[in-house]
Amino acid sequence: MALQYTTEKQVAIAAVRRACALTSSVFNKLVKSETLTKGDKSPVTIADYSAQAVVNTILGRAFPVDPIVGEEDAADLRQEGAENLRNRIVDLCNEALTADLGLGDRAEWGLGPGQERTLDELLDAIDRGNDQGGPVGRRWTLDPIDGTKGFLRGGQYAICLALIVDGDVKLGVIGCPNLPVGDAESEDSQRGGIFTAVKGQGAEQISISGAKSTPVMIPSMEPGMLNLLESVEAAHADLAFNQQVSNSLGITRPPTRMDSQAKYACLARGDGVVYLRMPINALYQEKIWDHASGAVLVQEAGGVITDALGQPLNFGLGRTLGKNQGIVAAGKDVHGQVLAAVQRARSKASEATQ
Ligand SMILES: Nc1ncnc2c1ncn2[C@@H]1O[C@H](COP(=O)(O)O)[C@@H](O)[C@H]1OP(=O)(O)O
Ligand SMILES: [Mg+2]
Ligand SMILES: [Mg+2]
Ligand SMILES: [Mg+2]
Repeated sequence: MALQYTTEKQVAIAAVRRACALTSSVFNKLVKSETLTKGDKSPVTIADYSAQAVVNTILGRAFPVDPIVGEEDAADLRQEGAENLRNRIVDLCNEALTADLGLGDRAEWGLGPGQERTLDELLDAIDRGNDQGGPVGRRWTLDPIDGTKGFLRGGQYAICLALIVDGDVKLGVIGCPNLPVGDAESEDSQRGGIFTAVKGQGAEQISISGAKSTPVMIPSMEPGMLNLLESVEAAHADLAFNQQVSNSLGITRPPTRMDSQAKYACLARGDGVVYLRMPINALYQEKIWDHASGAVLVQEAGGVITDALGQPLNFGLGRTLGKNQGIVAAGKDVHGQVLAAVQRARSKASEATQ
């Protein structure tokens, strides 16, 4: 019988829910000096560090031997001069960890009043995200804020946690604090949702309070009705390439642009039908924490996810997807047509450069 991952799912949702509350509360008070620029020039904020510390602290308590592949590490925070950042992170983490128990929380996961952690414990929790990945065994992936640029501009971002066993994603949770509850394009003033999927058990959208859960499924759609979901950042994906694929498929609806794995959440509930991500730089290797939760969510919502060559994404190679080139995710009845259009556009592009 397939494993149910019931406790893993409960813990992951509890951790992501606390990280959602933490990051939302930081946004309103964030000041410029609380954002650093990493070696690859991407931004990281006290919210990214604190969310990773909170999620890893909870995972460390519930599953002490599970390795974690997390995006961030605490090296910059341990430097002299980072004292203000460290103090803010300790306050934010302890506020999140000691908040009253909510629906589905258990005190034995180290949550609730009186569960303060020290600075050293929190920095060590961030550094528990240093696993190098691989083909064998069980491990978590965490992107504490996916779409940090979206977070900084008050747009979409996501807290993404997944469980991978022997290279196969078994559980995915995506917290989207800023996503309209009903439909991405709506002016819905109610925002926030947690999307979750367990291999073989389907996908659901849970309200941020945890009170309501609704199954999600990608609807069937005629090719003319397709709608692309794509990045906001032109440096992250080749948007001109997407336009060519759109033209070749006869898509007339404008693309929906949003940051982060919130795109996978939208795809899963039918707010868009195709997620396309072609690299700008062929040398960029996608990170496993950027796609693991989204991949299982899309599959469990009745979709298919491959790279641009139609190959499955390989989550068992290490911290990256290795040689996988690009991402094509869509409902199962249109994925084949989209992949064919992607391949036509790729051939055209390579003919043009010869
Ligand atoms: N050069 C790049 N190419 C593709 N993705 C990138 C690149 N640089 C950063 N990213 C990551 O792309 C993701 C955002 O994708 P999107 O543009 O679809 O929202 C984030 O995970 C971001 O990291 P981060 O987690 O640091 O924000
Ligand atoms: Mg980042
Ligand atoms: Mg990311
Ligand atoms: Mg991130």
